[in-house]
Amino acid sequence: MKRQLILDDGTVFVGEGFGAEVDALGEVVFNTGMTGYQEILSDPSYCGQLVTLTYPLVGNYGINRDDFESISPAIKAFIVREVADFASNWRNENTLDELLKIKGIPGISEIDTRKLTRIIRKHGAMKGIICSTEENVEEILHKLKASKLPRDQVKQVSTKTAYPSPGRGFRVVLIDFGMKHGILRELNKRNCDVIVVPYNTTSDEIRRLRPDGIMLSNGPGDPKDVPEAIETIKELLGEIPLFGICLGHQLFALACGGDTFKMKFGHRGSNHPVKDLKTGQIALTSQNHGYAVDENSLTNTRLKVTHVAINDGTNEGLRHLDYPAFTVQYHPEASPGPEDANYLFDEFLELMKKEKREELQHA
Ligand SMILES: NC(=O)CC[C@H](N)C(=O)O
Repeated sequence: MKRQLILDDGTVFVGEGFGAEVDALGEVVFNTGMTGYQEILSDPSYCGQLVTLTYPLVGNYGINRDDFESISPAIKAFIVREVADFASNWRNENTLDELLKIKGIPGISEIDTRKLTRIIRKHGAMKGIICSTEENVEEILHKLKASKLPRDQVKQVSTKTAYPSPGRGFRVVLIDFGMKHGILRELNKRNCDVIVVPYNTTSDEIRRLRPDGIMLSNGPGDPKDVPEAIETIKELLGEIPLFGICLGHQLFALACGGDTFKMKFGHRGSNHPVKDLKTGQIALTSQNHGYAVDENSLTNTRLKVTHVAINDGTNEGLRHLDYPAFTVQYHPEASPGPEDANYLFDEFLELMKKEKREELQHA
């Protein structure tokens, strides 16, 4: 069945539909990873987005039980060059097409994804729509131009109620802004006693859980759309050790008086080089973000820049100069991508240990 992708600038791509046969409207973004389509499509940070993959063959190792980053993918659509109809891997349980059908997500293949990516790189991430070729392009374009992208994505993907993921180690309250399971996996691996809470949990509710540390998760959309979380971070800062990832990093910067901005086309892929300014070491990192912390806004804050992106010099990490708190823009939990930055979870544990020791000494 023929389907078309229409971009805000009027470009039309005609391709073959797969997955669910429904229309999709959202922001079109590209990911440059060569593998990891299952993790990408189930990463809640892509909520509402139409994601294109620059790697040409997608679906060749199928979909397995273990690699989901959320139970219900929030991605709006998948745009690919070629979708493999035969999946070959011992872990394979469904084809990509089957999964998208089950989850009600449309896909479009036979698209020149390199051309599409070049358009986005040149003009920036833009709105797009996937619909039947029977639809009138002018009418669809009119509808697309008049449409507004949602601003409540965090509310859509965050858990509605708190739940535990028990362990016998440090008690970590994980604020779920659209958490990837990889973060929970890394904390569980370190025996943390995790309580996952909704994005709008108040600081008093969090205090009542008596955490040793707070983890701010990744999540979709503009960090400025979640003012209640910025307030909560402000209120807890300095009281409880804190570690933040991606959206968590951006919210932390805003809570500390910094600012964020929307990037032209963002960073989405599995091999983004990041420099650790303390050690000079470069880590290859997994990334998925369209906003970034504005380093110029940090002058009058108590934040220190710890990491920068090698490709474009944007901010990738922060540490508070007075309080036990640090955050990164990239994904140390990988999923998908390299695990170079995984040690940051150990640093979070060290931070909680140090704070606990100091607390006992002063008791
Ligand atoms: N992965 C994330 O947490 C993304 C953060 C934010 N939504 C952005 O696009 O920049």
